[in-house]
Amino acid sequence: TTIVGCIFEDGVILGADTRATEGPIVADKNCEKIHYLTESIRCCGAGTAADTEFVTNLISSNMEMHALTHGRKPRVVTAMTMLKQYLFQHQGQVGAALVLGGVDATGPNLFTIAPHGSTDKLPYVTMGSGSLAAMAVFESTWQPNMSRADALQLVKDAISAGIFNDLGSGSNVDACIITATHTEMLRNVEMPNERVQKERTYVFPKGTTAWKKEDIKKLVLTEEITPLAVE
Ligand SMILES: C#CCCCC(=O)N[C@@H](Cc1ccccc1)C(=O)N[C@@H](CC(C)C)B(O)O
Repeated sequence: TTIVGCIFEDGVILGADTRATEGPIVADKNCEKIHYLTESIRCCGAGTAADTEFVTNLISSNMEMHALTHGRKPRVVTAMTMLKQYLFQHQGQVGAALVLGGVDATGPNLFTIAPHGSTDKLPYVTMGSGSLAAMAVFESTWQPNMSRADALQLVKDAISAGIFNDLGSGSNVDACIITATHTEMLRNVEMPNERVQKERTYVFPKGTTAWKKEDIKKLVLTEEITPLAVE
């Protein structure tokens, strides 16, 4: 997985690739890694798919209850605290590496949360097996107060770096733009790996492979059929 987040002039942009793997096998070529926590708070997940899905669902539910209980709009730092305490409690056994971002009353917020429960608050972050490829792009290009267009292109480039250089990442780019007034989920904002028409039609005429011999076993039922044991 390659997942990223960065702060720009109007808020936060999150990005993710769409590959799920099981060892050398691509289990899902277009899975969703940007999860809903609240309308203005989203969370990218890397690591064990089941754990990222479950832990984000759980905290999303708890955030809704918390906001209703306190009669306040949700804060990113609240979700961060809920996530880190849950993950620390489970001593790293819940394999969820998260990029948490959103806009709340305090402004734009961006955090990483590691499976063991450590957190970092930063203006731009990357996580997952493709995080080094993505961070190389961020370190070379990110600036404070980037425009929406420039920040979105940077996120696309950072995720693409993971897609094309990390075998644990691949397929498409998803992005999510969060501002004070609006959250825009851009599913498959870039599809750089679409399957194209093959150059050849792989139809071979009969006889291409020589037919050496035929040996069909006839199934012969023996006369005495053993009676079923009847108690
Ligand atoms: C079935 C199936 C697909 C889910 C298996 C599954 O969790 N794959 C993991 C890798 C992994 C982890 C731990 C045990 C085995 C396999 C995976 O692809 N993680 C990506 C993110 C998730 C959200 C898709 B990424 O971090 O590479």
